[in-house]
Amino acid sequence: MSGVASQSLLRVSGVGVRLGAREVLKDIDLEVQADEILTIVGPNGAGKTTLLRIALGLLRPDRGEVWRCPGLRLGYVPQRLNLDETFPLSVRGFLKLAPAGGLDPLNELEGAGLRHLADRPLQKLSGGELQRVLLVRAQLNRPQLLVLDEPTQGIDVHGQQDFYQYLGSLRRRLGCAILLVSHDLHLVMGATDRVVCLNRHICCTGTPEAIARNSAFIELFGARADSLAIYSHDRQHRHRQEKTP
Ligand SMILES: Nc1ncnc2c1ncn2[C@@H]1O[C@H](COP(=O)(O)OP(=O)(O)OP(=O)(O)O)[C@@H](O)[C@H]1O
Repeated sequence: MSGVASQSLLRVSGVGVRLGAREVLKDIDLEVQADEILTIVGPNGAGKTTLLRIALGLLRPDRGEVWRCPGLRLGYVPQRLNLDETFPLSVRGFLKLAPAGGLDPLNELEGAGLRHLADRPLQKLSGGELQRVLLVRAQLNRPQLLVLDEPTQGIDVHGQQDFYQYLGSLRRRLGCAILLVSHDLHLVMGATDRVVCLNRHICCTGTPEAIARNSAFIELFGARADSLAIYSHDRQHRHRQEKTP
């Protein structure tokens, strides 16, 4: 692992995973740089969650290596949270269970516009509310790398747009990198720096503009990818106009 750039937070090299009889991931190389937003896209069962779990150190790969910057502070919003229906826990109580890291849970809840949920039982939150509370919790230790697994599930379409805009401000406020899994191809393309297209192996990786035109991506996502190529074209034009004084 020589030559690791000082800006690198995480590096996955030559990783392979079998779960049961299935080869879930093969020959995966992935690097996350400080301050970048990196999005993993891919079909159901492509191994996206498995790759996040390996990056986080929750699952050991059968082959390859995972390097994390020593002392790296991580925040994680999982795809699912199994809540015990019989164990009463308020949002406030849940946030207080998070590892201490300098940020005040109620201040952060307030900052996210969720103060009204503080005394609600966690089990009674809607899917979208729960996702937003989980995101608040993941920020409390001032993570250098925030890992989000399908963070907009349960959030309505307008909320999803707001969420992807919010990611940029979150990155600036925390000074962190963000690694996320998303199925919202259109929305995420405007918010991410790089995209990794995964289908058990890495099919392609690059900027949103490059990915939208990549043949492997188009093959994987079909018509959805075609419309993205048009979107990406528009987006590039908008950027050029924005730079013109
Ligand atoms: N513990 C396990 N034992 C056996 N197979 C597993 C296990 N966990 C996951 N798998 C399988 O590994 C494959 C990859 O699962 P993973 O959850 O990483 O996919 P994903 O890309 O996140 O999918 P989705 O978009 O549906 O959430 C799937 O086929 C899944 O059924």
